[in-house]
Amino acid sequence: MPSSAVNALPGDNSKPKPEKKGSLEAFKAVFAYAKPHKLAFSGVFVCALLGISADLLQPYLVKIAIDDHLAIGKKDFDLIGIIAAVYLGISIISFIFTYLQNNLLQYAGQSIVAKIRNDLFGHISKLSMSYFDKVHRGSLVTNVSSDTETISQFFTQVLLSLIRDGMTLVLIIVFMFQLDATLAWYCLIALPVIGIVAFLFRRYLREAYQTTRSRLSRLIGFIAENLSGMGLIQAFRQEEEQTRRFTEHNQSYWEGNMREVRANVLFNRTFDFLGNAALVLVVWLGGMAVFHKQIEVGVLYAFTSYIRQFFAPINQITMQWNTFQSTMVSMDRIWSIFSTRPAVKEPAAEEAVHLPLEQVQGRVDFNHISFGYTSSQTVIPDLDLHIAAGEMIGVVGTTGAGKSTLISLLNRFYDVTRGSIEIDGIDIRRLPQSRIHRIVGLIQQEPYLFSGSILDNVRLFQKDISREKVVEACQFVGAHDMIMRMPGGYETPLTERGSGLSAGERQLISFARIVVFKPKILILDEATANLDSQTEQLVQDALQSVSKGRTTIVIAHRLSTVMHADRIIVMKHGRAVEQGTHDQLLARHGYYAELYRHAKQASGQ
Ligand SMILES: Nc1ncnc2c1ncn2[C@@H]1O[C@H](COP(=O)(O)OP(=O)(O)OP(=O)(O)O)[C@@H](O)[C@H]1O
Repeated sequence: MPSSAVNALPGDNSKPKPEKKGSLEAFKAVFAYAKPHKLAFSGVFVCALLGISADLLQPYLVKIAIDDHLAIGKKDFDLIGIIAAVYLGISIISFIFTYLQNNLLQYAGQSIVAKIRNDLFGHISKLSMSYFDKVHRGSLVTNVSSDTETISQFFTQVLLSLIRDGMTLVLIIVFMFQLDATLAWYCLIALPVIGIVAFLFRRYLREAYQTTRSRLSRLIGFIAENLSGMGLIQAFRQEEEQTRRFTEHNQSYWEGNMREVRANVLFNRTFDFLGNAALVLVVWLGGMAVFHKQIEVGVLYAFTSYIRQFFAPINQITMQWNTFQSTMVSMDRIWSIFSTRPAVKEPAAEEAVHLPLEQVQGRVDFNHISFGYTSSQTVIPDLDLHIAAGEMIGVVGTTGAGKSTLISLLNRFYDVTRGSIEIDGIDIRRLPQSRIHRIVGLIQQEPYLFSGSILDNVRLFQKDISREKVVEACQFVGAHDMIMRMPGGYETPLTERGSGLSAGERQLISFARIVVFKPKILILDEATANLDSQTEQLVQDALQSVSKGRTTIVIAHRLSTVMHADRIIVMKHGRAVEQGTHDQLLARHGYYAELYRHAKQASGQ
């Protein structure tokens, strides 16, 4: 199969989908995650109400101290002392409830997002290969990591702001009207101005935010691609070119970030300015009113405090509106993943066949199948191939002949477009996928090893498989001595993708897996292609042992690997053009004989 292009940029699934209905559905779906935390959110609401009330009572207390005592020269030291003590008391109350409110909200928000992240990862790992062909992995990394983080901001910032700042605003207005209705009305004149400013900035900020997100997504994708293809990049001396391209992405992300920061700063400062302008208005109008003895000086003090506090929540709410918009973008993207159903579907309950593993014989029939990865390109036009239980089949053919595709179809990574594939006469579409993967064991050119111990890599983290069984399997494939030479033996931790081992050693470990899990059908897709001839011999010996009693399909470019197969299938343009034993095929002087001659010439024999 072609490996993904090292240099490709992430696909555009990072782009926002402004579809209204989808957004609403996404919102509802994400909100459903909040339901189990109703109690926590109610707690947040109560704490916020108490905290804010305590905050807003403070200027009112000072007003009482000024107007009822200081301004009229009343020397009641005890009462002033009491007011000071109450002030301190409500500061402590405000501190406690704000602390509780923040912790509760963070707890609920982080729990929701952890659950979404878990579900998302679980969902992605169940999607079919055709999905991964279309969607760029870098973008998926962004979806699982930073989009979920943005959703977390919704619960911990947006919701908090709506509750806390919304309530603050309402209470401030109530307090202001309580103090002086005329002055309060003058302050409210500021509201339409704020609305217009917020509206003008909003669109610009949203666009700036989306651009930055898309660029970040591309940057992450580029890094992910480069890391997975680092060997190739170095082998082809592409480091400088890749660094240049990275710099371009990085620069573009930096520019996007700067634009966003500039817009944010301008927006915040404009709000500060508006706040100060309103303060000037209050001082001027309120000062006049004090001179004309229409209001008391303490009221003016309280008003100047409230007007300062009045702008902060409005600013917060409008700022959170932008976060809310970006959350919607993230929700849309995550929802579009959640709403993607696997192209390869599990059989319906009434159609499913539960074939017990011990009853599997291993017969495989490809009944006139056809398949294409896209509707416009047919990779396998019509293939009719029947493999007897226990038979060893070699599949050869030039690059792009469709050999790996055949294997992907047998594993049901994709569904055939016509015909059927059967195992022991049962259409694989009627077998649960987990069952197919227990029946069919796949060993690829580059075996996938997980970060974990050798023991866990062989038994695939199934703790019910005993260590003895693993050791036995490793002895069987000839990997035991190699493992025992390692510092930690079977407990030696493997780094990601098993990079601490040689290609042959990695392959032997994947062979041991086969012995442990005993799949009835064994597929080797270029399993020995990366090995030197000595290691290949070792692996071939292991293969001889492992393939006994199993249907084995070996795909190889090197004809020597399949020469001893019971039958060799020669593929060309998705068709089986010849089949027979090595000797029979040579005797035909056809395509296989030609491939054999080329191979011999190439190896100089
Ligand atoms: N995931 C995919 N999406 C689209 N086209 C694909 C995909 N995988 C393979 N193809 C195309 O299908 C055709 C058959 O590919 P396949 O990998 O099966 O060939 P192959 O015989 O295994 O080749 P090789 O020996 O080089 O591995 C090729 O034209 C290839 O480009």
